[in-house]
Amino acid sequence: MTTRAALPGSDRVPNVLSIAGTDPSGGAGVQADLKAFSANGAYGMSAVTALVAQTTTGVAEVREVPPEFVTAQLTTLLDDVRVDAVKIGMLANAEVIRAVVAVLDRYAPPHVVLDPVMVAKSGHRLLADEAVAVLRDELLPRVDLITPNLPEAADLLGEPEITGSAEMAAQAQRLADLGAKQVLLKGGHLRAEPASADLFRGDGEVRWLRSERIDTANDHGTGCTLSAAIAALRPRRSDWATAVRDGKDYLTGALRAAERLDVGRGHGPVHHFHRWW
Ligand SMILES: Nc1ncnc2c1ncn2[C@@H]1O[C@H](COP(=O)(O)OP(=O)(O)O)[C@@H](O)[C@H]1O
Ligand SMILES: Cc1ncc(COP(=O)(O)O)c(N)n1
Repeated sequence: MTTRAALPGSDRVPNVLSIAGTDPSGGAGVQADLKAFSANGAYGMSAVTALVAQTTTGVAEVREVPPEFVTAQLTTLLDDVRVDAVKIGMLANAEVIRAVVAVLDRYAPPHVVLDPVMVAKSGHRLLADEAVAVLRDELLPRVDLITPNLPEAADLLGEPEITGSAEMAAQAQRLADLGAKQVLLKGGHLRAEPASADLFRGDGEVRWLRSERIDTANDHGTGCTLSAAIAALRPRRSDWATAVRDGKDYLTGALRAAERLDVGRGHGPVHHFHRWW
């Protein structure tokens, strides 16, 4: 086993792991994560939690991977490869969450980002209802950054969904009170607001990340892309605030570049373009 650390400024390529479900149409889940890792200069790896028959028009069917096989994928990988950052997406159920928690406890990988995926844009549940409490109580305190959208934040807190950006700072504080070390609260669901603004709450700081709202139907996998880009960038950035800002810029560019795609008839994917990281 190697002990070399991935330092900011080093030209060694970071090894970044996605723990997530699949999307055969390539817009969300593991497929999106691997593209975002590559595009942001990381070496991408993945462990699959669920096989999802989905496309731009929605989710048809889900086959959950047995938790012991999620463990097998992760321990086999982590016994061989040094991992510099982890992005966690769809976890499907409480048993898979507990399998991932046990692996995090055993290997203590650095820079863990949790996108608490609960419901697909099409409305299909990707996390069992009863697993939300397990995610909140057992996984959330163990990760470095959580990136909920507004419905997910409301579910984690057991409160109604907020309807304006003025309430986002107080809600991010309540998520921090649950044990989240850093929070990126995504405001994409506030369609009435002119800009697409997310709130970052780090160690003693709160900052807004604003971007123009792009007029596009290609918003499938935006959350996956953002959290994966942040995980890919974090080993090369000196702090979370910088990685989050650069990840958001990457997503905005990928949303803009989506106008050149022609993929499916529903909510299309974003376009991952390689850039100088
Ligand atoms: N039309 C858009 N233009 C610019 N940014 C967007 C647009 N739609 C979503 N985003 C950004 O994409 C990210 C994820 O969006 P959001 O819808 O909040 O989460 P999720 O994809 O997890 O449901 C956020 O950073 C949000 O601000
Ligand atoms: C495997 C997987 N993970 C996450 C999402 C959420 O993405 P979106 O909210 O854009 O549907 C998804 N549809 N599928």
